[in-house]
This record gives sequence, C-alpha cells and structure tokens, in this order.
Amino acid sequence: MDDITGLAALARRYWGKRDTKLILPTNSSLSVTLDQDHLRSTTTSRCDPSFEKDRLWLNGKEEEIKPGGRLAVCIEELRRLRKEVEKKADEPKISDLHLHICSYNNFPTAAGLASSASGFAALVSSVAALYKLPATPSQLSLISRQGSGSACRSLFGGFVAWEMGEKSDGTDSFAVEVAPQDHWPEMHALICVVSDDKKGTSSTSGMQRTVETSALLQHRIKHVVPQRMADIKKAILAKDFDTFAKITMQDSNQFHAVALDTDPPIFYMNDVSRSIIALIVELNRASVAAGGKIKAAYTYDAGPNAVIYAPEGNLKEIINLVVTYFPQADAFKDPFKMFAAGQEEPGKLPLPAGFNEAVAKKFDVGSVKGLIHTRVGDGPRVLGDSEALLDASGMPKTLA
Ligand SMILES: Nc1ncnc2c1ncn2[C@@H]1O[C@H](COP(=O)(O)OP(=O)(O)OP(=O)(O)O)[C@@H](O)[C@H]1O
Ligand SMILES: C[C@@](O)(CCOP(=O)(O)OP(=O)(O)O)CC(=O)O
Repeated sequence: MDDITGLAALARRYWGKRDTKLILPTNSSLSVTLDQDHLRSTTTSRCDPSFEKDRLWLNGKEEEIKPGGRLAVCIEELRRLRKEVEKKADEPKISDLHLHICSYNNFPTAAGLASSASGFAALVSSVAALYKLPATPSQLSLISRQGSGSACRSLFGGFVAWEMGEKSDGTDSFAVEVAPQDHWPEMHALICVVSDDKKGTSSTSGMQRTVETSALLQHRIKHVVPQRMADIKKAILAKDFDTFAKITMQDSNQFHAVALDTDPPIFYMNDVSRSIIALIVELNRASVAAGGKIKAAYTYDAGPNAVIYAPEGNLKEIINLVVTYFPQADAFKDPFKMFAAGQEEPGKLPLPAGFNEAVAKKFDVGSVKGLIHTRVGDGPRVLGDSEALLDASGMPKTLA
C-alpha cells in the first residue's frame, strides 16, 4: 500500500486537442506546480485478492469507473507496466488484483482550479508507487496525460513544460521539468476564489468547440505559442519576473479571447475577475511610472478564479489591495506571516503611492469568497501509513 499527496498546478494554456482519445494537445504549454501545503489531492491506492472490482472514491463519494474511460485507461496502462516488472523480476503478481483508490481534494473540484490535473497526477503517482514502477516522472506523465491533459505537468514540482510532440501515438507528448521548485522559491501566488461552483462549460468540451470553430486558435497555435514557450522558459531560467509576468498575462488574455471566439462563445471570467485584472494592471502601471518594475501577474483558467503570481516581497501589498476592494468575510489566513499579528490588518493599510483608486469599484463582502496564499511547490510526495485514506479492509476510512 502506498499513499501519495498530489498537487495543484495552474498553467500556461493548454486549450485544444489534436487527438481526443489519446489527449494530444494542439500546442505545448507550461505550468507552475503549487505548494501541497496549501492545495493538494491526497490519494491512497491498494490492491488485494479480496477486492471484487476496481473502485474509486473521490471526496467521500464513489465514482463510476467507466470501461474504456479515462480513469480505466490510466489503470490499464499502469497494470501493463506492472506486468513488465513482474516478468523481469521476482515480484508478486499483483497486477491481476483489483484496485481500490480513495482520494480527497482540499480545494474545489471541477471549478476551474485544475482539480483534474492534481487528481490524476496523484492517482498515477500513487498506483505507480504501489506497483513499484521504475518509471521517471516524464514516463508517468504519458499516463496521467490520458486521464486529463493538464495532469501530465503535475507529475513534477517547480516549473513544468508539456511538450506537445508530433507523433500520432502520443509517445513524444509528455512533461519535462523546466526548473525545480528551489530554483525560484520566491515565486508566490495568491488565489482569489471567485466561485467554487462546478463550472458551466467543462474544459474538455469547451476546448473541442474552440478547436472546431475558432480561427483565432489556429493563429495562436501557429504564430504565438511557440515563441512564447521559448521566451517564458528563458524568463524562468533567468528568474526574470518582468518577462514571466508579461507572457503570463498575455497568454491568459489570449486564452479567454479564443474562448470568446468559440461558437457559441464561452465566458469564463466575470465582472469580479475583470476588476481584479484592473487592479493588477494599475498596480503595475503605478510601479513602472515611478521607475519600478512589474509587481504582479494575473492569470485565469477555465473559470472566474484569479491566480496572481508575484515575488514574495510584493505579496503583502497585493493582499492588502485585493482585500481593500474585495472585503473578506473571514480573517485572512496568513500562512507566511505577512502582516504583524494584532497590529496590521489586510484591507486597512494604505494603497501604494500613485495608485488610482478609481480603476475599480469596491465590491461587497463575498464577491471574492476566499484568498489562498501559496507558492511554487514540489512534486508528488509519499505519505506515511497514518495518513492512509483506506482502512485495513480497503474501504474509505470515513465511510467505514
Ligand atoms: N483527486 C482526484 N482523483 C481522481 N480524479 C479526480 C480527482 N479530482 C478531480 N478528478 C477528476 O477530474 C474531474 C474534474 O475535472 P475538470 O476538468 O472538470 O475540472 P478542473 O480540473 O477542476 O478544472 P480545470 O482543469 O478546467 O482547471 C472530476 O470530475 C474527476 O473526474
Ligand atoms: C484551462 C486549462 O486548465 C485547461 C485544462 O484542461 P483539462 O486538462 O482539464 O482538459 P482535459 O485534457 O480534457 O481533461 C489550461 C491548462 O491547464 O493549461
């Protein structure tokens, strides 16, 4: 038995497949894996002769494993690799046994916060560890890719590229590390949870509609992404936040433009999302006008929730700014102790010099439901037995 914590990653734009079965993308993409101390999928997998079929429990509820579906494909691939291990070494024949898998996400599922990325990466890592597969994260990413495209990048910590590949069998479409977590640990992120509802248009169906109907997507694939991929990798290696931020914001804008260019159009951002953009744009403008640098970058996945990237030193100012415009019902959990306890309160400190307060209106409490301060994180972790989610009989502990 093995227990693994997976992770959440937020990404630089994979949107479109050239093969929907194998999950092969129309363009390469890049993501930053976020810290599991704050956002994670925890998965336990186990196999036993007493199990009658493969079963999965997600957030306490049993999910159907559809034959030939994405999850079944991932399990099948992992079994195939285990069989190879069993053929070569004197290892117990556990590949014939059924699996029980139990997973929890500590953040909203299917709400545009990359739960499928974190979840499938954790699942593949967990079963691979149970099966003692001698596979590299890149090799495992070939499998998690078939669970959910974005999941291939989440097998690594740090800064990760998914190279789209060219082959029709998908064997060259996998993730590679661009830089590990400790290359740029000062890269922090503030997640603004605008909505934790299940989103209206899933990424899977939304991106296919875009592929079928958007002319702008074709321009993006051919003429925009290749240069941006090269530039953002260079920026990460040079720890050049200015360039990283510009590309991140441009790419988020273009992703939402291709969503809008889809027929019928897809809107993932709302008024709150757009006001957060206005705040970050103004923060950067005021800083550059005063001879400073870009302070923060916003990015939005397939939903209204913002992720604001910034060097750690800028986070206090950014949190204060966001809370000023989006007052919070609950006190800000301050995991990095940015604010002096009992003396400073987010939303009550002065705004940066030169900041034009009229760029956005001040919203009511609850417009941004919550704020999560996190940072670049590591890859999958193996946890101890005490954190196992399945009991001795292989049933979820909370349901037993
Ligand atoms: N921990 C998990 N273990 C296994 N599968 C998971 C897990 N978490 C999520 N999933 C799968 O991913 C699905 C949600 O994926 P979906 O793409 O709709 O949303 P999302 O990943 O949160 O959003 P996005 O990818 O657009 O940011 C779930 O319905 C489930 O099938
Ligand atoms: C907006 C995105 O988060 C899209 C994620 O799409 P999914 O990986 O969820 O889609 P499927 O491959 O169909 O499962 C951008 C990204 O992760 O790069």
